[in-house]
Amino acid sequence: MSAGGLALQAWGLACDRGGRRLFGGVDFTLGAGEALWIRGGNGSGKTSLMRLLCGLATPSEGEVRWCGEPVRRLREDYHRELLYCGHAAAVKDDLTAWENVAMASTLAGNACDKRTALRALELAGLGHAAALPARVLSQGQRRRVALARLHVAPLPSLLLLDEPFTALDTAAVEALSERIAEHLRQGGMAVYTTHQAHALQPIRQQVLDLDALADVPPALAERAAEDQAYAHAPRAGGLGAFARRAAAGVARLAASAVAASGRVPLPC
Ligand SMILES: Nc1ncnc2c1ncn2[C@@H]1O[C@H](COP(=O)(O)OP(=O)(O)OP(=O)(O)O)[C@@H](O)[C@H]1O
Repeated sequence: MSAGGLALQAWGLACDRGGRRLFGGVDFTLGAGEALWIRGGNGSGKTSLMRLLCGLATPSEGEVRWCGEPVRRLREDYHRELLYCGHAAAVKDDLTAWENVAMASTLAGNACDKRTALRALELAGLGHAAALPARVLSQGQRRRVALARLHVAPLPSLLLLDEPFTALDTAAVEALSERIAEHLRQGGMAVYTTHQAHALQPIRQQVLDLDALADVPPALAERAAEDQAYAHAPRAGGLGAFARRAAAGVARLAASAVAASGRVPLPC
């Protein structure tokens, strides 16, 4: 695909949070009809990467481009091209399910009346609860309310879905997968995160594993493992300071090996 075609591109993206590098060197080009599955464990940076891709946060290094243009320059023009459904379902407790759908879609620039919102909720499997205030809905039902926006036409080209399958039952997962696949068949694009073993089938899909891109400075990796060793070394029963230091020394060697491999288990 040419640089000027319909494409979402990441160039050498890096993200630092809380004084440490979550990931670096994220490169991809997503074209029309393609999906990108961002996976990784808790805290690996999936939501942080989604916020970079939305243009809601600025990368420490690199750039996000839409149709060849940096998104920081496109701003609202880019936002009109995407639908972002965040990790925490942004559902207002005091509004009914249908009011939530209508408001979220309209605020995102896709005007939505009551009739359209009711239809969208029906397609999301929540027609029976359309008039209930969101505060009485279950987590899975709230998630369905948030995702009902996917049934309000016209959808923008790019879907950015953070943990869309969380709290959904099997039928809802299948329905959502089909909705995304339909969007891709029509030439749209989708980026979604999940740490669960789930993949959309059958579609053209790239996979980005953030666990494999974790970028931790070796010195930090050593310190973390050494601190852990001190914390877990026996403090009674005949083992004194010498034994604790010996245990930490073993941990330091292990940490060096981990740091050399570029991976370190981070505390949750
Ligand atoms: N504003 C911030 N300041 C400091 N640390 C942050 C900030 N935002 C995120 N983090 C840290 O960055 C790491 C990655 O967070 P993020 O939410 O992107 O991970 P995730 O992969 O989406 O996690 P999960 O699967 O648990 O939702 C976490 O350790 C988190 O505490």
